[in-house]
Amino acid sequence: MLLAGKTVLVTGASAGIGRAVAVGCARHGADVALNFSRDQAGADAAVAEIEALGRKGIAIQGDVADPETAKAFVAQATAALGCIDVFVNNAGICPFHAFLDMPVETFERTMRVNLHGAYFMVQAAANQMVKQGDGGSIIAMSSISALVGGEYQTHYTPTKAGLHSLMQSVAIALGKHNIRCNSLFPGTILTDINKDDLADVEKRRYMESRVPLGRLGQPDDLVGPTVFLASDLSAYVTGASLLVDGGAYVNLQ
Ligand SMILES: NC(=O)C1=CN([C@@H]2O[C@H](COP(=O)(O)OP(=O)(O)OC[C@H]3O[C@@H](n4cnc5c(N)ncnc54)[C@H](OP(=O)(O)O)[C@@H]3O)[C@@H](O)[C@H]2O)C=CC1
Ligand SMILES: C[C@H](O)[C@@H]1OC(=O)[C@H](O)[C@@H]1O
Repeated sequence: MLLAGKTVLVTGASAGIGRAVAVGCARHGADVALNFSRDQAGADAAVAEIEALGRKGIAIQGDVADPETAKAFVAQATAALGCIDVFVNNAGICPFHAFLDMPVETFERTMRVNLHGAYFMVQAAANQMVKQGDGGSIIAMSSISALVGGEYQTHYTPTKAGLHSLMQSVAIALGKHNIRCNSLFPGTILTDINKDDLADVEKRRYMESRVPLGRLGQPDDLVGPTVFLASDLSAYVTGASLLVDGGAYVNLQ
């Protein structure tokens, strides 16, 4: 039980990677608070899975694009679970769209959810960890897209590079408090975020063909890397990033 006795907060945990990570952390012994914005049924189902594992779980609604959500989530989660040991910034959107006619609202919403939201969430979690005085681990669900571009992701990839940069800077700012800050870089993971994009069979086959391990990722593929960064196994790891992409990034030819 690598996370026994720890409390973990996960944003965007009603579906996909966030939900898998929330339940996975509970499987490794943690109590978990999860944030979601719209999918109450998904959030409730995740809490039920966490409770079935014998751990405490709580779902707290809030749009991360609103900076006020951050303080409220951290305060309510701390009141319910007692403290925060691990914070996973996962909530994100990727509304695929071409560059030349990108609607201002799509650009701004993507920035607000993925990057502004992360900034204020990480700040609120860090303040609580500093107050507790016992260190902590902050993990950002960045992306392989922090390193490479996407034709229909010109609004999205900068948020993922920004998240990684945020982790590097807060690793420096929070090191004196023994709060470690790291990024995960998932490749293409099969979730609702890319369901429409990958409904194009040709595109899906092409994406699969780029992965040396021969398959696209599943949300559960992020559990082990998250548990590692959350646990004391990574006590001397901060400011780092870990690709979880089946080898896609290094596959030039
Ligand atoms: N899938 C992939 O290939 C990859 C994903 N990632 C990143 O992983 C993270 C999770 O993505 P994934 O699981 O695929 O996506 P999903 O669409 O499956 O899940 C997204 C989650 O984020 C929540 N969410 C969305 N907007 C908000 C908001 N404004 N406030 C709070 N919660 C919100 C959703 O909850 P609700 O519906 O309740 O709003 C949902 O729980 C994202 O940051 C994404 O960029 C990175 C690399 C690859
Ligand atoms: C949503 C995409 O499938 C996914 O998002 C990422 O961050 C990856 O780079 C993939 O493009």
